Amino acid sequence: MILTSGLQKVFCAGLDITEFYNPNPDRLSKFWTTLQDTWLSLYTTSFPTVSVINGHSPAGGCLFAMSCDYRVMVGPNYTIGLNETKLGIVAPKWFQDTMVAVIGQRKAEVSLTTGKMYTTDEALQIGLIDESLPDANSALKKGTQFLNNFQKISPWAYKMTKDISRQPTVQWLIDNKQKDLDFVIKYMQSPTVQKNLELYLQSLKK
Ligand SMILES: CCCCC/C=C\C/C=C\C/C=C/C(=O)SCCNC(=O)CCNC(=O)[C@H](O)C(C)(C)COP(=O)(O)OP(=O)(O)OC[C@H]1O[C@@H](n2cnc3c(N)ncnc32)[C@H](O)[C@@H]1OP(=O)(O)O
Repeated sequence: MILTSGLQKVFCAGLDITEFYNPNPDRLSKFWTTLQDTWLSLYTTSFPTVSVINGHSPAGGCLFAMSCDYRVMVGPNYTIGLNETKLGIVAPKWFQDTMVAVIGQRKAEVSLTTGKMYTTDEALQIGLIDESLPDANSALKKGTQFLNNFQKISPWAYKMTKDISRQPTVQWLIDNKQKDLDFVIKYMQSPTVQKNLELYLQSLKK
């Protein structure tokens, strides 16, 4: 499966920040549970996945890209990263662990604490993406070539290998789903977080 965007310059703008601003707890609960379930499904697919990152990919966008098996990004003008600290919020543990699995503890810590958005070249350098291509068509071709590798791999061997590799992060969320949800609902009602989100949303307006 190839995960890509139909938009011109945005792969995924991340989670809808308006869902966190002045949240209705019931609605936020459904929103967050859907996100948890979507991520669990994507991170544990029984088939190979590639993200063809054909535009900017902040926060939740970066999470979805990182959750695929391989990342091909169109360069050089787009950016990717977990920028939550720039919003004055914290990337949840499973977001952070997904990044650690891709780029390693040290690089992830720097990336997460600074909320850095990496250009395509920078992302390639730190291993956040696997390949950089100049346009969307060649990126799609590269992504397809990667998937073709699996024609010669046993689906069972593929799935078992991926499960072993991703199990700790997946299991943590399965075991802590309700705790994670309760925390997010409480956290998003904090006046400090609300102020930070208000300022960030204002900064996005043109
Ligand atoms: C200890 C444990 C801690 C637990 C912590 C608990 C919770 C943490 C929870 C969540 C983690 C958060 C994850 C996220 O994904 S947050 C979202 C992060 N996304 C961003 O920062 C993206 C911001 N947007 C941009 O940078 C740009 O819009 C863009 C994607 C680069 C595209 O640029 P472009 O110029 O094409 O678009 P515009 O800027 O014109 O935007 C159009 C329009 O959309 C609004 N908008 C953009 N992104 C978002 C968004 N993610 N959510 C809501 N709204 C968005 C923007 O304001 C514009 O609105 P307008 O009304 O002016 O049209």
